[in-house]
Amino acid sequence: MCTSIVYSAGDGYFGRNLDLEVSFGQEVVITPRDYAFNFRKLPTMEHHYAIIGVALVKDNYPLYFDGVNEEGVGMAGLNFDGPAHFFSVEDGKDNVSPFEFIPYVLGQCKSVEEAKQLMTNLNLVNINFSDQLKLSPLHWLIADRSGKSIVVESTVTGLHVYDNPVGVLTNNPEFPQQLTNLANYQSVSPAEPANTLTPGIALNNYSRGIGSHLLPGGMDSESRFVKETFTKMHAPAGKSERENVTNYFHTLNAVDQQKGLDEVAPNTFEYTIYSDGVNLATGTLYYTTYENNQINAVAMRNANLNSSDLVSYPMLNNQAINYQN
Ligand SMILES: C[C@H](CCC(=O)NCC(=O)O)[C@H]1CC[C@H]2[C@@H]3[C@H](O)C[C@@H]4C[C@H](O)CC[C@]4(C)[C@H]3CC[C@]12C
Repeated sequence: MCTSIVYSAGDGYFGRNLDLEVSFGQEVVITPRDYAFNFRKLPTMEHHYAIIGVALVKDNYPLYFDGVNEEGVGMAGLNFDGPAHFFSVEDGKDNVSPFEFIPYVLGQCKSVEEAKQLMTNLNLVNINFSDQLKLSPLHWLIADRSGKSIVVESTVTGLHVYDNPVGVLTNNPEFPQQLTNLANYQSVSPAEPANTLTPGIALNNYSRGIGSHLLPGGMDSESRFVKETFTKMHAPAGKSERENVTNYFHTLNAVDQQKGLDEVAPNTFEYTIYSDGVNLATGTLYYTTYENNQINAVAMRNANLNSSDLVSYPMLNNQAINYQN
């Protein structure tokens, strides 16, 4: 499972937890402005906005899991197994395969509003990247610097673009159901609750944090959606980049998956392989991995963005411990 957020403190941050049982060999990848994006059913995009994100590079093509462009638009693909449905190529439509969707949007949109416009004639088509890398059943979170975000889901009933008032996405069920489910938790609060259970009879508030007693804590996508929404909505805005990045990772850590807790096949466990967050104004990507809690950073603007060559940085996976004596 996965969780993706837009966090509106300071410059704004966008990223995700990638939760899975296998690693694909992904890296931090910068796609400069003159790398030619070839599309299967649309003309080549010779020039576009530069992108930084996490991707698997295959045959010199960046298969982005998530990314942010130099205009501060972010987009992440998350598992949507079951409801996801992709269509056959249709004449007169903008036929884009799911693996092309992140470059298609981030390559040319400056805002969520522009992304919405771009999608009015979109048909997400069932074309595999290759025989080895087949279609993935995904849905997407797209957000911009204003904090505005949308969710894109392609199901048997067609393409759906939903406004996302909470700026969080996990996995199933379909997004409108995830939002509806929040109503069940609206009394969850950082504050001590008012006792409406036993009017006139005082209850012993035996612990701090009783206002969040009903918050779900499971690994499932419905629980993570509620928990992350609560955590993010109450996360403080810091005064510095360091403070905001720290808060950002604490927010995502609230729903990270430790090894051993989510068994997806006998003795095989899904876990949070990496967490990342990109500053939407500077394009600096911060990340941690399961093995390495140290926050590492790659700055998009330190690369030559007027180039046609992809730049990749392997994720640093060795736990960096500060020994103090
Ligand atoms: C499976 C994960 C989503 C995480 C998740 O929700 N996982 C577990 C679960 O719930 O089952 C998705 C997110 C991005 C996806 C990748 C990207 O879309 C890029 C690429 C696209 C190709 O069509 C298939 C391989 C490949 C490399 C995809 C493999 C599956 C990935 C890695």
